[in-house]
Amino acid sequence: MTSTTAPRTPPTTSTAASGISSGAPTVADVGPAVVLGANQYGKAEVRLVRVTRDSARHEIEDLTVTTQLRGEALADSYLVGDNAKVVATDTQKNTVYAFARDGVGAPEDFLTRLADHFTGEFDWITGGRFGALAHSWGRIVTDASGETSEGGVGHDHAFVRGGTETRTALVVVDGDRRWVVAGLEDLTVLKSTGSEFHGFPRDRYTTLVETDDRILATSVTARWRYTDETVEAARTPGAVDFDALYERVRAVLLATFADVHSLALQQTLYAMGRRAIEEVDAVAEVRFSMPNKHHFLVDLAPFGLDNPGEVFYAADRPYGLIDGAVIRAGVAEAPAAWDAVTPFV
Ligand SMILES: O=c1[nH]c(=O)c2[nH]c(=O)[nH]c2[nH]1
Repeated sequence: MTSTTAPRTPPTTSTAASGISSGAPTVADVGPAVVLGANQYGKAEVRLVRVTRDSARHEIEDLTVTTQLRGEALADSYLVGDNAKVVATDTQKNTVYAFARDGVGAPEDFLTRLADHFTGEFDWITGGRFGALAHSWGRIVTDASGETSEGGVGHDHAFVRGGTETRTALVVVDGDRRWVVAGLEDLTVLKSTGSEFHGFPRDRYTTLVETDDRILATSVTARWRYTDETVEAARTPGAVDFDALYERVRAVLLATFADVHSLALQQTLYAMGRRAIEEVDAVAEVRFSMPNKHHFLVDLAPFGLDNPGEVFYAADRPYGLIDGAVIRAGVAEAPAAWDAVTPFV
């Protein structure tokens, strides 16, 4: 695009963050001044499966890991193709696998190890975005009792992939500041009663019938940010039990969805976040995105049948989409953490 109003200036190459000119001529001799904006780079979606086989009863950990590095010194790779500071994305991938040799554990801890490594090993790497999806596997139960030779329940080394639900983890580093954001995606839940929706405004385009008994179904995407105290404590390996925190928050979200008599999905969302913050001290803030998976009662009258709330059409799309954040009063905001939740650019 060309501008008819902007003055023609000599080419400028610099970083937006520093305003420091690289000094290297890289672009045509004429044209608008251009600066490099925010940037990060790394290896996306490294598929990592680790089998722990120190007994006959194996354990399986399955992660999709993304590492992205940041630092002002990386600007020259964008500006002039100088790779002197570019820790190759291939190296980043190898590091993920190499670190898994020592064990994975809670994804937040694994990502913390990676973050510490990249920012410690390479002094020009001053931050980054380190994310993981944790895919769940359960043991296959092969007989009625489920007992195995090892005495546990389920098969020693045969697994079935869990539901579509995925645990998410993210560690964001910016110099001395650090945030840990946990979460889950695709946690699909449904209530067959205990949900109403009425009292909404009506105009000439409104056809929705008010209801005091409907199906409420959603697929929860939730992200929760841990408090600064929790993040600081987690710099000591093993000091924070992120697995236990995850299970507690997940349990609270599910119980609240089940227990709250819903007047709108918006109300349910807020109640879920509120209870998570009230019951788990380590949680500073929860953000949700919840599709309202509509279930419409089918009109069976043309077939001479009634339908007392039993036969529904589960609509695929469009769907309502209800988003919201619930924040512990008094905690500092963390835009840099949330910016990183949605992969940027
Ligand atoms: O829980 C709901 N919230 C809405 O905002 C809405 N809008 C709508 O058509 N159905 C619903 N349900």
